[in-house]
Amino acid sequence: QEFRLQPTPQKYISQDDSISIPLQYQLLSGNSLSTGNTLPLLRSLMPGEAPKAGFRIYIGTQDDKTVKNYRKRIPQKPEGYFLKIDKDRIIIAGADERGTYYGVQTLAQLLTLDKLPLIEVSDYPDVPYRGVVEGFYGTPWSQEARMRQLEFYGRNKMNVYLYGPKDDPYHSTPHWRKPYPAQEAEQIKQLVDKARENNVIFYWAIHPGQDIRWNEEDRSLLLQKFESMYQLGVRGFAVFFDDISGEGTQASKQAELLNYIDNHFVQPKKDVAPLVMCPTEYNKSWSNVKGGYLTTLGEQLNKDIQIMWTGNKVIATIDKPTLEFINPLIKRKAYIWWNFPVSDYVRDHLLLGPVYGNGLDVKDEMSAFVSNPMEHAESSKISLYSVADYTWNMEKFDSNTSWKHAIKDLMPLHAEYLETFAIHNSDLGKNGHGFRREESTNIQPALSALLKNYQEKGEIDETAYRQVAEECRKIITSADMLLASGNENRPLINEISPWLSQFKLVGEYGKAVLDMIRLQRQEKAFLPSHAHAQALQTLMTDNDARYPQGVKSGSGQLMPTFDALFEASTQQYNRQFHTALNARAIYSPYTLESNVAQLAMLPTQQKGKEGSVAPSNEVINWQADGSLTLSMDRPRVLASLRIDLGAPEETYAHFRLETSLDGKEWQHADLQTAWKGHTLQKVKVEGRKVLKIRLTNISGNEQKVYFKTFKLTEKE
Ligand SMILES: CC(=O)N[C@H]1CNC[C@@H](O)[C@@H](O)[C@@H]1O
Repeated sequence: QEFRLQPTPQKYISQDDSISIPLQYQLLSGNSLSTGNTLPLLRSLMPGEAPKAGFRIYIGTQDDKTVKNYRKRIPQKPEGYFLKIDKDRIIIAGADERGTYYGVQTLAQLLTLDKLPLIEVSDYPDVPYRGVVEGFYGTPWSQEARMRQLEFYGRNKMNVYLYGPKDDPYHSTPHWRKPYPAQEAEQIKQLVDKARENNVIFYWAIHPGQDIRWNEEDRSLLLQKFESMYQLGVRGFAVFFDDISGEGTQASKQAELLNYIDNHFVQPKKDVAPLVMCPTEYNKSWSNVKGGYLTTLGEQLNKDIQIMWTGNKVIATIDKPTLEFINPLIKRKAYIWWNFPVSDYVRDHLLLGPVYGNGLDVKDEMSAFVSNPMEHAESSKISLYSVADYTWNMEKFDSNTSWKHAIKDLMPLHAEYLETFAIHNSDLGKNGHGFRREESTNIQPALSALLKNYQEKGEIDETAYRQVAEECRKIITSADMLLASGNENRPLINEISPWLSQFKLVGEYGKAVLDMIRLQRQEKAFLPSHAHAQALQTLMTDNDARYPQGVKSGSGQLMPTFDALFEASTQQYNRQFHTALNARAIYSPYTLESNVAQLAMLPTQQKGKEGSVAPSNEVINWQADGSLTLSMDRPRVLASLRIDLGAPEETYAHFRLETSLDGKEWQHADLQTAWKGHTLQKVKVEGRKVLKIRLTNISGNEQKVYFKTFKLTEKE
């Protein structure tokens, strides 16, 4: 019988034979398992324990008598295990308790088959720490979502989860110094228990850097907070110094604090996992090696403190050169914080494609590989499943195979439909980090053949046409099948339904555009298809506008191709029949130009009368005289403009705001009109007609600011 084990084991031999699942068995278990959750898991999987049964299960770690005859078969690696299924017995022998637990998780997968294959598995993980850092901006995961995540990590042999949602006020500014209120504390306690049940180390992270004072008071407040988390059962601690500016960014102070925590809290507790920290310079594109920040940490931080790293850029895949750069600087193996499938900088997109691009030759160069996921917990599991696969057995990792299994694991009964949805919802679109993913790879050749032939020769490539038409049918069907999939995976459908509605419209739009190019020479018949295509464009724009984060689907290949075919066929029709039908697909009337590196690639968005530049999560290093210019497609009258640099009021004095009607003459606009906290409410541009708006740093020095809001509203 066909089966695949997840993650792919290091080594297994399967005989061509199997046994029926034993209904009764005698359990011989080692003392080392008397606590912990390995035996409860086994008993939940095989309830037929009976002292006199003929069939036996021997389970234990290598020090236990029950498995002493198999000691030599156990891989001598942390979390390694040996699993053997024989005619009259099963042996599960672990190098340590978690290894034994993983042996039972592998057995669990085999127990889903009709019969138990006779098999020998010798297995262990490549990367010591494997899992997830909930470290994104946006809506933190719910308690239920986290509980489901922890079970998922246990099943997929991920052993670490770092709790660090940027928008939890007790994790970060303003309340990191305060203990959680009772209800939140109870929830954390439940998560810690659930993590232990699934053999996951639960790390609680603190994000104090934006307002920490390097004094005795803040240090003891931080330790008291850690102690309160320890009382809730937390046994893993992290300190994140990412995305901050000011005093908190000093490496020597950070190192001093971390070492103090290590020496006075982590080490004395004896039952706490190694301390983890996220540096302020957490990627190569920002690091200034000569400035000494990273080398200071490398030299001063206690050796067992783990240092996180996102790679050559904020969002980047991890390869050998990445690690050859950072490891020598920090004098230890980097603890990789992989910023995928996090989508807090492209919240209108879902990132459901394969996990690819990381090196398969780096398993010995990192101490950990944890994924920063989307705020959509269930949807993130497509990537997390493959991250588990990649980090457990790197050399054997195959991104496409793993992706297909991830989808089957999420929705076995609707896998083909979810796969159709996922393959067309994987690219990020234009974004501030310039990180892109492949999309619609299955139909991309047909799309480009169809478009090329039509644009260059006005002809229809019939094979491509048929393939694209078939894909549009699959898109429409998949959207309906998933929306109507009932309770197979209700949490997943709840997350993705805005995108499913959009996806269906994309499929309908594709069909309407295919009609247009088919009917392009028929003066009457073309019109209804053109009208329908425009109606669908409007519906997609309305659907996008309905959600604060926006909703984009098929933005990488499908929509650009369908829009191009819409425009080309309408232009062709207008020429042939001397008409003036609208030949512009929906587009954003705003374009952004900037010489500030971290702003230059930010996408613009339009929602009705609002135009905005997408926000950035990170601190912007805005060089002296650096500027950002938002241009319109034609002069427009403004009702208001909101700018939020997440900085104190005096910072705005370093910036000049101007507007122009022609890009040559510029009028000053007063930045100080209205003020609320750190957000500038309104800039006095009421009624002003503009073609361009420009914001310039005129202070003569670099300014470190956030870029939270840049939003204009047009007059009705
Ligand atoms: C270390 C890191 O990447 N921190 C931030 C900033 N960079 C990526 C963002 O998308 C965030 O999700 C993330 O929390």
